Amino acid sequence: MKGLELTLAIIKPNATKLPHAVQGIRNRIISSGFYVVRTKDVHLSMNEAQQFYIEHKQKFFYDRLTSFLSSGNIHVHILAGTNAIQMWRQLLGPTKVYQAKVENPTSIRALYGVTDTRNAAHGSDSLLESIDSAAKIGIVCPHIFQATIIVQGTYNGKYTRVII
Ligand SMILES: Nc1ncnc2c1ncn2[C@@H]1O[C@H](COP(=O)(O)OP(=O)(O)OP(=O)(O)O)[C@@H](O)[C@H]1O
Repeated sequence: MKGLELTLAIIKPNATKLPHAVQGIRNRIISSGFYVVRTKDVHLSMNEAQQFYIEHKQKFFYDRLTSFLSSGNIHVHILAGTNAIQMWRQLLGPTKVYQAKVENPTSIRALYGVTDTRNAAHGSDSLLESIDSAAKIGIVCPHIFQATIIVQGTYNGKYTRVII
């Protein structure tokens, strides 16, 4: 069996303000078979948001993006699953909301995104990026994230998988 992978999924401020969006995104996480390893609600400062998206520092939308990310609560989830990084990004849909609506109308960004910046949710594009981002947000220390253990097996006839 292929091992589980971890990713960082963040519901952004435009979506956390809307209970139906939060519920809809949570339902997609559960129905897609992800294990939710850890969850934290955070309100990032402007400085923390700038660090989070530091790779985009030179982009024209950097100020808009970091102001937005620090404008309200975000819900941060560490998800585990087979091909979790790719699976979650697939559920998100394209970065740009108009493109998401055309190419993947049932995706999270198509349903709950508002603009190219306020596009409802984030997904890491690599394990290293998710570890780095998780540490920046303070959801977990890097060494704990790397030491996550998956235990699986059958006990008393019942198949169980646990993430420690
Ligand atoms: N052209 C744009 N105009 C405004 N905001 C943008 C634009 N392109 C990207 N963004 C914002 O910057 C974020 C990071 O962009 P990136 O290119 O890394 O896309 P992504 O990997 O799909 O997004 P994320 O990192 O949030 O999962 C996007 O999620 C979006 O909020």
